Amino acid sequence: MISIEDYIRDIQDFPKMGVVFKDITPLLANHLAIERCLELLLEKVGDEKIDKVVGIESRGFFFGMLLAQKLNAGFVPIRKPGKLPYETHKEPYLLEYGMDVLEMHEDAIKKGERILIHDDVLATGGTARAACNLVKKCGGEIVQCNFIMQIDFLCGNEKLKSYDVASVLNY
Ligand SMILES: O=P(O)(O)OC[C@H]1O[C@H](OP(=O)(O)OP(=O)(O)O)[C@H](O)[C@@H]1O
Ligand SMILES: Nc1ncnc2[nH]cnc12
Repeated sequence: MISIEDYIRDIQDFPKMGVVFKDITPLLANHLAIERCLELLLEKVGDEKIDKVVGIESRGFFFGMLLAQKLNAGFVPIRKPGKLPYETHKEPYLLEYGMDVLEMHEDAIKKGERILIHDDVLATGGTARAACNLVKKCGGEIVQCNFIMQIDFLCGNEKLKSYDVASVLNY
């Protein structure tokens, strides 16, 4: 059986000095690792009915789409500023290595829809919290925030206290 940890590599001092970057490109390059990672993410979701998977640009798009397809759900992209063509809701947020804004189309989610938020990494939680706020602006019900990995010492969980948080790997 494949261990997906073997397909995630540490890159020291990227994108800034002092940051150990968790690189998933080896995982994306191996079809068995993709299959195993998807299976583990789906186990975290369990039997929950999901209407839409929300994936966060850019690394949340890869498995976000695969999850949506397996869960018979739609996919909604959350993007960096100025990329979405229609009217958007906007949320500023702080990153482990900077500050940015996230956007989601205003009509992407209908009130009461059951939402799975997905990203590759939960670090400080700023990105995921901004994503939750965008979903709430549309009246979506957040069923789970689901990650390939969480970096425990950055305490992202603290920013997502009111949600179910599930990660396949903990570092
Ligand atoms: O929990 P946080 O501290 O908010 O950090 C987690 C976010 O950081 C990374 O994205 P990044 O902004 O580097 O963008 P990318 O996916 O486009 O590379 C990662 O993919 C998460 O989205
Ligand atoms: N250390 C890290 N590795 C990969 N993505 C990240 N996003 C925030 N911190 C990260």
